[in-house]
Amino acid sequence: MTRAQQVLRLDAVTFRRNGRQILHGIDFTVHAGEHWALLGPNGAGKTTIVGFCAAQTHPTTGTVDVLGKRLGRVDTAELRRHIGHVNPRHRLQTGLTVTEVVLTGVTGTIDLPMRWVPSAQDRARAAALIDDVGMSARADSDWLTLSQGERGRALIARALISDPELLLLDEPTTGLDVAAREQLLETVDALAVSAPEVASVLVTHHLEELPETTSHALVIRDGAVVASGTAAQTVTSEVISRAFDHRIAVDHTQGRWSARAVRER
Ligand SMILES: Nc1ncnc2c1ncn2[C@@H]1O[C@H](COP(=O)(O)OP(=O)(O)OP(=O)(O)O)[C@@H](O)[C@H]1O
Repeated sequence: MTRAQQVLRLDAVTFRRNGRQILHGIDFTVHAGEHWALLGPNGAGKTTIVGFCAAQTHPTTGTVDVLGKRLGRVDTAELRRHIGHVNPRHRLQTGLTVTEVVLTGVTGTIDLPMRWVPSAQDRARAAALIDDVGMSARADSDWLTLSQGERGRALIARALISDPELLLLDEPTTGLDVAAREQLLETVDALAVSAPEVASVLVTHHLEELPETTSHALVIRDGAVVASGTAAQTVTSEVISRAFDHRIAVDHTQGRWSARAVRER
């Protein structure tokens, strides 16, 4: 068996901003086809770590290799074209249809660039991806008329249109009702089958929001790693209680995780 390709590697990464040490030596390696959860309480440093994975931020010390390229030595704009980033805080555009928003994934822009004309192949790929995420009926709808859950699914199609090797999902289910959340998680789980080589990193504070296909987790607290490894080793009562500084009982049933505080009765 060939060793899976390294998609992402953070080595002894620290980050300092405004005189404050935010990360204290993070090691994090992701291989092709792995599906990581990045877990930790508010302010732990999850978004900061995703900034490195997305080739948007540089570490203060330590090294970051994204898709085999060392940050600081490469054209990050070019690198970012190979990274799919699903950000629910994606700016809304008036006047764009769902198909057009998905096509902005080809150019990596918020708007459709002036004078850029998508190829027939781009259009066909957009239609296929919109279908994959169950949004064909809304392909021509104005983006602003979509529900939050529909936007989340369309943003996954947008992220996939550039055939990324790495998919970053930053709290993709935040603000969704239970049905929309489940639909979005199904969409994410389906990717493990339709795009098995793509590696993903999903940020959340809620274990209920982990897709069934989550294979690994990096659990952090106060800018340091609490645990890193397979989901079975890391998404445990012991690790999660330590990370959140509270006694939490973690359950894993039928592929899904849940958490509740342990109460003294
Ligand atoms: N530019 C900055 N200047 C100073 N402090 C910052 C800066 N960016 C982030 N921080 C601080 O770094 C810490 C980590 O922030 P980060 O957003 O990475 O955490 P998080 O785990 O994503 O939190 P949340 O779950 O609340 O989104 C926080 O305490 C935050 O206030």
